[in-house]
Amino acid sequence: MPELYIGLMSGTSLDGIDAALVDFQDNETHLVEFEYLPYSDEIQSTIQKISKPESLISLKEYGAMDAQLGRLFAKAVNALLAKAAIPTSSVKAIGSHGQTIYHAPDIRFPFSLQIGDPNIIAETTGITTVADFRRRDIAAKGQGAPLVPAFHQAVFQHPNEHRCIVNIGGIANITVLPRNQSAEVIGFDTGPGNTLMDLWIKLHRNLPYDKNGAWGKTGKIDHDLVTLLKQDAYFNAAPPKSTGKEYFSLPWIYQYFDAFSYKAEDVQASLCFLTAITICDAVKKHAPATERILICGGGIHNDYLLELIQQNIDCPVESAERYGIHPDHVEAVAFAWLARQTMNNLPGNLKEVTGALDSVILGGIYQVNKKGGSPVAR
Ligand SMILES: Nc1ncnc2c1ncn2[C@@H]1O[C@H](COP(=O)(O)OP(=O)(O)OP(=O)(O)O)[C@@H](O)[C@H]1O
Ligand SMILES: CC(=O)N[C@H]1[C@@H]2OC[C@@H](O2)[C@@H](O)[C@@H]1O[C@H](C)C(=O)O
Repeated sequence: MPELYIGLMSGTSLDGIDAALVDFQDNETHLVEFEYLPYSDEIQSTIQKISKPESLISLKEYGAMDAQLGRLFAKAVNALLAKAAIPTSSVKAIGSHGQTIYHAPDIRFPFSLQIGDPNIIAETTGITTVADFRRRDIAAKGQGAPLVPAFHQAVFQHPNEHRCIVNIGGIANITVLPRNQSAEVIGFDTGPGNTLMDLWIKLHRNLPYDKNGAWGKTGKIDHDLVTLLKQDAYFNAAPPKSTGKEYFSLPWIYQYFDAFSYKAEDVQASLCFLTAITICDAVKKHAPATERILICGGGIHNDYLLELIQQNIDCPVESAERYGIHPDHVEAVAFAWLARQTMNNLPGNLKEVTGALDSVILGGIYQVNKKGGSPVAR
């Protein structure tokens, strides 16, 4: 019998909502349908405004965005179900990551904040919703991120091949999967994924990203500049570690060099190289035995970035698609999987990855009373 879950992911790139309908029958992971709902320019700029470290937005604006995103997530679910022609009642639960607006795992009172009210998702869709995955791990003294390594382990680990999964979203993170299934999994955020490149091309060409890396490729990499940027303490810190766009931002670039005294395309090429080399250095340092790298996340579409990664690593670098899941779908499928873990009373974090004291059951469950009447939230 099918065992259907929905995963909702809206990542740090702020491009929109990924919704995946996944069947876990017989413990397999099978993507049934996928839907993407882009954010409007208005939503994008409000989220950007709320997420700024120095943001002084009103509580009213914050609360309204939480509610508006809850509705948008529900809309994505309903569009997904209509596309798949599957009734609501067939879906066991939704796993909603929410929109990260601030991630601060290393301050005195650590927190990670994702918004998009799950009460609204449950009420509007009529499907039990699991949300707020990161804060339980932080409560257990973990980083709250990355959470996807447990899923990577479940679907990509191979007994005859030491693999490393590299997700290149706004931020990049790796999961090291040794052949030995009982060996410890390593995983952490390596630093910027597409975020610095996206910010730079937005500033100079008013484009959301450098399509296929074409603009960056016209520039010349400044290796001295990359060496300078690589000295940032984040790259040299030992895991567990996680980061966000609050840290890797335009001010981060400006603190290191006078960016406007360089040719804009040379800076783009250098930021692309920085992204590639910090990923490769992380793999070489923490997973020297890696035999194959599988790439997921939007960075797969940046040909120049992929070229630079392949040039700086000895093993084959391939798309996750050849190994079962399209790179653009991996994170949404992972949140369907994490919701299933929670619904089955199983932990979702890998404590060796996040640094939590224990494996914990992640998220809050917003239940729906299937017999009708009001859903019960807890
Ligand atoms: N054709 C393309 N060429 C170059 N880059 C692309 C292309 N398509 C997508 N991207 C990059 O992928 C990004 C989106 O990636 P993705 O959806 O994996 O990020 P995310 O899930 O929002 O981030 P995170 O994993 O950090 O939460 C875009 O912002 C862009 O930089
Ligand atoms: C706080 C937050 O939203 N972190 C994201 C971000 O995007 C990539 C990287 O930084 C990763 O740590 C995480 O996302 C994935 C889904 C994770 O938790 O594994």
